[in-house]
Amino acid sequence: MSSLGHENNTISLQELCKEPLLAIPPHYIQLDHQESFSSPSHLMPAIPIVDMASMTVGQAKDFELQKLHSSCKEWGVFQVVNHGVSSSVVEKLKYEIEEFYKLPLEEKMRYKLRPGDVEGYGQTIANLKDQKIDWADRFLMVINPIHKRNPHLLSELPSSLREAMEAYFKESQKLAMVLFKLIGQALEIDKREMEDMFEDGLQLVRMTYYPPCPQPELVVGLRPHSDAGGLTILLQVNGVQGLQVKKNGVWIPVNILPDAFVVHIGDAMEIFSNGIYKSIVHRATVNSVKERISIGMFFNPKLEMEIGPATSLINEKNPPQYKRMPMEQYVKDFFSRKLRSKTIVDQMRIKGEQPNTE
Ligand SMILES: O=C(O)CCC(=O)C(=O)O
Ligand SMILES: [Fe+2]
Repeated sequence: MSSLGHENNTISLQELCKEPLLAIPPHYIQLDHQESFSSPSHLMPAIPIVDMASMTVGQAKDFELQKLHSSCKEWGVFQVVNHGVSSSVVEKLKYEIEEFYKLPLEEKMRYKLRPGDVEGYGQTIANLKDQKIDWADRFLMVINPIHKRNPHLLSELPSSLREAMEAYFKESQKLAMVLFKLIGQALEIDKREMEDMFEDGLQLVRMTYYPPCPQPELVVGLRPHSDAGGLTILLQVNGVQGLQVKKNGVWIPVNILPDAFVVHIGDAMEIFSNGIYKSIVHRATVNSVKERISIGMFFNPKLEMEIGPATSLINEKNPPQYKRMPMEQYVKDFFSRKLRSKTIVDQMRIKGEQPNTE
């Protein structure tokens, strides 16, 4: 293993950054994503906040449900507060994740991403000459269905981290199911149809570690993309901001509240809602002095389902705006194109529809 964090062709950027960097290596320089801001960040609109405590009864519920609906329609992203996920579970997970990244490289490389795989830690490099790499180490794992879990990842993690993750998975799964149910109510989708699609679906977790970068304006933490699935619940671990969402062509920094999660509408939800909701394009920027860590939980349709507009939304007046595709195929297509902005959803849009202008 070289001192640069390489092992075969898996890279740990965190390790590379431990050595003084004289210059940013050229394959990390991505200037094409650096469109400038059109106005100072304090003049930018803020993404909506949905309060789950108001979702229980009466008029407050109607109001908050309407707010959820308009957030999903107009933004495709919101922060959720009073979400019911216990703060001790969240704090324990944050602590354990930070400890994980402090482990020696050899320990982390036990879980390394292997060529051709999508699950595991780090970044695989096919060809350094042509490949642009984001300024981050990722660690992606399947968590549901349980029989699809990779036997070398979650179950082999240090037990305190594994337990913290399992506790967090359980609670965030509950939150996701409540959100799916509320979204179903807001869209007036048949309850059974919503459950058949998303309950106990394919679920993934991605922990992303963004080392500080001495010239953050030259690199991209995570390049612009929309999440492919139904809903994403994003937890920011150590208080360092960096998420930006693209609305009406402008990048808006998201100031994530300390006890909130960010929820993204993904492409599969855009399709299922027949375009009433739109997935949101977002990216992560990096900090010049501080590392940043986030944990995304991705809630997708069940693998055995077919992705397409909900049949309870389709009638003569509302024809389908998207094609249908087996979920297995959709997942394959997604991973073969890596993280790209709305490629699959654009392909599935039935001709004649206006493409989303981000
Ligand atoms: O780190 C972030 O804030 C964004 C992460 C993200 O977009 C993702 O994991 O898909
Ligand atoms: Fe994302």
